[in-house]
Amino acid sequence: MFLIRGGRRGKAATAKSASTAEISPAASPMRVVGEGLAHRFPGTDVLFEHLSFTLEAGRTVAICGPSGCGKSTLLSILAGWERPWAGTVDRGGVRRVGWVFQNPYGVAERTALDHVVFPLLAQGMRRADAEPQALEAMGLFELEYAADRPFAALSGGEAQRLMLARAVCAKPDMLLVDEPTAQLDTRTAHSVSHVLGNLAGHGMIVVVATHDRDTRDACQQVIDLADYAPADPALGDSSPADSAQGGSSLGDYAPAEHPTADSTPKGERP
Ligand SMILES: Nc1ncnc2c1ncn2[C@@H]1O[C@H](COP(=O)(O)OP(=O)(O)OP(=O)(O)O)[C@@H](O)[C@H]1O
Repeated sequence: MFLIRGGRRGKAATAKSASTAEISPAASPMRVVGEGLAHRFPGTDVLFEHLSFTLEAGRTVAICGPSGCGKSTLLSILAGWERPWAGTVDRGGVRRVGWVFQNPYGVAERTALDHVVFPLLAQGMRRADAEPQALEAMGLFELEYAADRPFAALSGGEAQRLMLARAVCAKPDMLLVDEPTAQLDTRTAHSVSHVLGNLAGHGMIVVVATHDRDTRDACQQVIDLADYAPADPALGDSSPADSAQGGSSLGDYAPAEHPTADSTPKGERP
């Protein structure tokens, strides 16, 4: 997969300098192909239907749509955690799937650096070799300054960026990210969106569920689940735009500000 090189402890890294870090690409191409996907949970309405797409290494993909339309559910289906109600997902060449959840979690008394270095140690690296890489990954998300802070002392936004840095160090083939900018201020959200948009360029498939227009715009491919909602018979036949391979609008459901993870009740559509 990729290797982030450089970066020294104590040296401030800007998002710009870190995002230009030298990274070596993956050896084999990967493709995730979804065909005719539809999903509903027992006793609930169909969330989306007739959804087909191809996700390729090197592209960051945004999954958009109103609250409750099934963005997180589609991430679960991509990960293989949830079986689709209809259709198939072929994860060709994808062995390792990473996931950054909406709500960050960590060990309260462990430092931020401990969290990011952990997946590198698990891969067999020595701490002395792993730390520079972990700090470089933290630099990608403008978090190097917090390396020595215990997890419990991090803000929600810092903890969320920490999870992103840790996921990068885990070197997954496919990285699934749920609402990465939900707890961030506008400037930091813009920076994180930019980094996520470029991350896939280093040999991963990156899939981001988001409400954020900036994040959507930073991605190379957009799947707008609003286009795959079941047709309302009262409105007649409306053919969905083929937005799974291109860009489409966030429409009226993009919030003006970055919402907190639980600002809109699950399942409630605006
Ligand atoms: N295990 C489950 N069983 C039953 N219903 C579920 C389950 N998981 C999710 N749902 C429902 O499915 C719908 C889609 O949920 P999901 O979390 O995928 O939406 P979302 O688009 O990610 O929403 P948000 O933008 O608010 O995070 C919601 O109505 C939710 O309550």
